[in-house]
Amino acid sequence: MQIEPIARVQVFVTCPGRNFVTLKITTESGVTGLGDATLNGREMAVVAYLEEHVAPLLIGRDAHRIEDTWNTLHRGAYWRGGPVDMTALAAVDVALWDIKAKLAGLPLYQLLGGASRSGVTVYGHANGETIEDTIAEAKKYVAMGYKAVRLQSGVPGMASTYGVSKDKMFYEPADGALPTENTWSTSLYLNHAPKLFQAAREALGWDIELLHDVHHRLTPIQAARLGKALEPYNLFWLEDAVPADNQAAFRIVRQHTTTPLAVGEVFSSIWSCKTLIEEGLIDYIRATVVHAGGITHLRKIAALADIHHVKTGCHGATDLSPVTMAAALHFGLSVSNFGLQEYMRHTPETDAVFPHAYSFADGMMHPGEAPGLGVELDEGLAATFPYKRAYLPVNRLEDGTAFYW
Ligand SMILES: O=C(O)[C@@H](O)[C@@H](O)[C@H](O)[C@H](O)CO
Ligand SMILES: [Mg+2]
Repeated sequence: MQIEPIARVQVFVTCPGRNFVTLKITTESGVTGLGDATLNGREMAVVAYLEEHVAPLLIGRDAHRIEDTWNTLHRGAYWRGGPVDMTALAAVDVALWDIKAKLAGLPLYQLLGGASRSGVTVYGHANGETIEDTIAEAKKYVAMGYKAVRLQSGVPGMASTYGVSKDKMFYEPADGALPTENTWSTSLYLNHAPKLFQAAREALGWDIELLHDVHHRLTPIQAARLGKALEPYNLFWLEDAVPADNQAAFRIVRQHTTTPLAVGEVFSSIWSCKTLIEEGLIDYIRATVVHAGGITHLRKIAALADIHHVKTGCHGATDLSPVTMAAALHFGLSVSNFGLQEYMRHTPETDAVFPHAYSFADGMMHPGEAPGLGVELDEGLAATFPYKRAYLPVNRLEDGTAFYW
């Protein structure tokens, strides 16, 4: 039996416009693998976890034994699960898949069963201060060939709205050395959101798929009302309508609306979505490689989802590095129940630090044919962008109550 012992485990933190944590595993024969370990706003917790508690357990292990390494790290921790643990585990898992595919001389998707489709359909983000601005941004995506666009617009009377930023193309919410404070009004938002989609359908027509992200801001009955109000505009999905810590909350939303529901970018394991999937309470599961235990665990979530008619819809914001983007594309190209992949373009600085084989054309992405993930880390360039502490915003209701961001 061929053995590929792990010789070295390194963690790199770089900030080419935003922070990324990258794990690099090197085997005794010199093969390297990369894994993304970025947890937006809590990056250094994962760095410490990897360096102090995971790396010592990897040295000398056979890099080929991905499933066994996953189970050993997960079950062996005793305190298992949660975003820090599962992000660290994901980084190890993806780096090992990268190594295995490089050793096989194949792009990773070939080891995951081969291509199930010609490409991975993606959606972009159109955001604007007003409905008109948002529609103008959406038209730019249509012109670039996108088949699906997420629309977020500022709400009159509210100083800021989730998803709306000055930099339209490279949206970056983690913008403060201390958290920025936003104010939220559910009633202003609920009155405004349907107007956005009515105007969007009039201006963009019906051939483009439209999506919307509520970012965990509604109660179940409010989400039900919004889902019903949006039904005439035929959304591809309504995302994160309510905080999903209580999976049963989705029963109320589901009973009231046929607007398709997506959830799960903050989920770290199958246990966060087991009820949602088994009861058919959602249509798309947004768990993704980096925060849900890597390719090994995400495949198990996707397999459960498949038998319940739930499709994948992996998170792909800019705080997920090009290493995750590549992993998501290999996964999306091969998985049987692929739905849609989010793609927020990285800045040119980020693309330069992480040269990659994946590409975009005609609204679809492809991971490329390079062996492994097809992403490298330019360590020299990465070192020129030192870590900068950055927090996601926090949210308060108009009366000052601390709320979900
Ligand atoms: O759907 C999305 O992409 C968002 O919800 C993210 O932009 C999210 O706010 C960030 O990933 C938080 O780190
Ligand atoms: Mg989201």
